[in-house]
Amino acid sequence: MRSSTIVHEVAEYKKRRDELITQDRALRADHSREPLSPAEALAEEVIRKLKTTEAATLWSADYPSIPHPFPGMEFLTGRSIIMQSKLFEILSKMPKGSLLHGHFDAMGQAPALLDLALKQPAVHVRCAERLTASNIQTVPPEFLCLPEDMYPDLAGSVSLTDANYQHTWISAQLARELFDPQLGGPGGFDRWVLAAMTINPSEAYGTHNTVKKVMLHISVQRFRSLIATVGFQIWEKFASTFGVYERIVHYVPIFREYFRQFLLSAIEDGVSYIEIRMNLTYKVVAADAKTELSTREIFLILDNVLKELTAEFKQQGREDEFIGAKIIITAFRLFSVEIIETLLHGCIALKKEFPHLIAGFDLVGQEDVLQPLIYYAEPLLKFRQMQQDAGVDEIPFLFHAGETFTDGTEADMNLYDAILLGTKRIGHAFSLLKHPKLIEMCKEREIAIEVCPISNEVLRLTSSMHMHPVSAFFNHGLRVVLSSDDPCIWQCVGLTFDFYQVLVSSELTGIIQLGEVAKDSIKYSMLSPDEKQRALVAWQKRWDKFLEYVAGFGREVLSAHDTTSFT
Ligand SMILES: O=c1[nH]cnc2c1ncn2[C@@H]1O[C@H](CO)[C@@H](O)[C@H]1O
Repeated sequence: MRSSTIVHEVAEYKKRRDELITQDRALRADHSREPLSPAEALAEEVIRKLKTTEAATLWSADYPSIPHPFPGMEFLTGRSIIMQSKLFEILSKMPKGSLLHGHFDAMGQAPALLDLALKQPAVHVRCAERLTASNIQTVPPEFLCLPEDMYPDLAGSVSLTDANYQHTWISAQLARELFDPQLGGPGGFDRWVLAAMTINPSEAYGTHNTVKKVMLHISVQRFRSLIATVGFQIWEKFASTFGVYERIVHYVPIFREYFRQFLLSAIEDGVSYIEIRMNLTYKVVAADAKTELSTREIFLILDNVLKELTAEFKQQGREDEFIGAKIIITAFRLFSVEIIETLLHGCIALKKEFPHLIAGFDLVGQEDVLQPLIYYAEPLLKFRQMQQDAGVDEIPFLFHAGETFTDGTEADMNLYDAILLGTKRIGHAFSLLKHPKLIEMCKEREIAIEVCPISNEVLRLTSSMHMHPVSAFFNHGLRVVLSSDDPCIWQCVGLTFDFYQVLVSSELTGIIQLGEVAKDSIKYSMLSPDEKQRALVAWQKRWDKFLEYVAGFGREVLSAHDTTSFT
């Protein structure tokens, strides 16, 4: 028989244990908010139940091509399982708030972009040598929009797969038609191009599965010079996809439609506001494939597409679904200090003309090998004064920083500079968890972290979502928004996949935490206070509807005894 003393002691112990757990979780957004409404509590329960059920069914089944599946596994391998998930289907209906971290050229969907390209007679293609079964995996397509007077003579066009082919341009439409049936015919052409636009699982998790192979043995300087010539690491493949996009997207008839399409696909996924990163050195050619647009002309197109879309949504009574989009001006981390200063002036000029469109300024490119923020300290420190002299409203910094799995390197140290330079949010901040003081500062200054879970995993900062710092960020009470970075390259649409990976790889995270993330994505956006208010009210309405939808589905989930019924 147990003595009453030990029974009492265990009860006391459990009480202290509960208190400790509560204290430890107190900083999480799903704990520090007001108490859950009955509808929220029900939705939380339903989603948790479904998550557990699917972990035991969908993720425990045998798949011939996926040896050891688990929730939160490598995205590119697990995608086909995710697509069968009921939880995923439910998440796709969730209002996500804002998409705050995406790069213009890689925000669409690769097949849709290829379709757009194939509709344009100006789009031409060539490759270094005749394509054969043995080289099709390694010889990439090169695209160019040619003006009409330079179209190659149709009769003389030689197929990319023809024995006589020699690095000559051929219209993309014709190249597709003439593609050797032995290599798959037109479908084979599509697969060849799509492979160059995207990263596949064997590249990410096999051939290119490394971030820093060379850096371990040679100096950073040598690595920087080598990086241009060696093609073994994941960023090499990643950067090569941008080479394909820029030749297709930067052509006005495609550019306009592409922009519209990716906005619509994000909206359809429940995103109501978008901040898009776009290089200031962006080059676009007009329909004649000759005339280069000025930056101002490019922004007029962006503005025009946004105005049209806003009017369409208004006309359809769907204003709540689309609040708008803004551009974060970016510059490449390889430019000289002088060029960055010139680009900062260019950014101010754009802010003057398109005050409603310009959200902020950032630097892009692989932090592990390119210039650190400190290298640009001088122009960046002058930027505030430059804005005041020009009489424009503040253009905040929204820096990428700490997109690295290292510590103490320039990439990691970018976090100190981003914060000291007054960044309003940090892109990625993957290495932030290593810096207690910086975590504290981000909390005090309400610097939100733009976490891009799938991007970080595909670019090999972590091998699965379980070792991604996002759960720790939540537990520290950091403000986190989730984003997709370059969804075209990992072939996802909108934010649902990123939300899913975060949800299923943490026991603590539920739908309420994701709801708080969505709300924070509006709160920490660069919308004006009025716009934010409107966006938050619209989000809340949609959230309430979403909770009803989950509840409707929930009766089925909660009453189910047979856990296999959700596969
Ligand atoms: O996650 C990222 N970190 C840093 N740079 C990036 C990331 N994704 C895309 N780009 C960079 O942005 C430019 C296109 O606007 C490309 O140069 C690409 O390398």
